[in-house]
Amino acid sequence: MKLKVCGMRESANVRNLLDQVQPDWMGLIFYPASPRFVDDIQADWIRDTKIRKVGVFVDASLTDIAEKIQKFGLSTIQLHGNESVEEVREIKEKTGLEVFKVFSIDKNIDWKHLEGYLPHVDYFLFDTFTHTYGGSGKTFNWQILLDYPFDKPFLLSGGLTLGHLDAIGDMKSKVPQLQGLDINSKFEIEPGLKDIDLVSEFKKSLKF
Ligand SMILES: O=C(O)c1ccccc1N[C@@H]1O[C@H](COP(=O)(O)O)[C@@H](O)[C@H]1O
Repeated sequence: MKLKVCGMRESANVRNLLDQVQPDWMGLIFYPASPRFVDDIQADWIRDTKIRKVGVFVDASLTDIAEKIQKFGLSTIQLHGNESVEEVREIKEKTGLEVFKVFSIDKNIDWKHLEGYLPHVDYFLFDTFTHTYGGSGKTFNWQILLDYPFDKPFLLSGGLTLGHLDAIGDMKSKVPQLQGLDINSKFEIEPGLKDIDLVSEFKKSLKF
């Protein structure tokens, strides 16, 4: 199971994450309204870190995305808004980077709506619906994923904690396309500052 740790932005905190955890991806949030928003001032030292860096965007323009790719040395683009198939296609084609398209789940999901995105994304990412787009700290009804109809791998997010690991393992045994977990607000001392010991415990507990 792969691991993404999202909402990083403090230099010492990132260093500790890399030394103690080494997740598959580290997420940087470029949505200005987020309490985890990463400023351009942080670009210099973040760019030099040797980890796959995911830029999290909410309905951003290709120009904005391209600028952040250059400044921060991003490997991956996470589209966490209402981006259309055409917008995702263009972002994938013009950047050539790994793309996660997020779908925020309220009560249900229409799988047909995802079909058009399939050729243009590397992973889907399922999160809990919130009017602030992400970082809600709440889970959604994962039973919906039991009907997941595609081969495309996906990441699970939305309020994940250590207490969910048994249920996640169970889900993985039924839906093998579940290939990654995205952890965020439940591992924080304050927004944008992770409790690295807790993140490390989560990573060590990932036995599947
Ligand atoms: O964390 C945020 O502030 C945020 C804001 C806007 C879009 C995405 C955001 N974070 C993403 O939210 C999910 C779930 O986070 P949580 O575990 O519920 O706190 C995760 O994918 C983050 O990348």
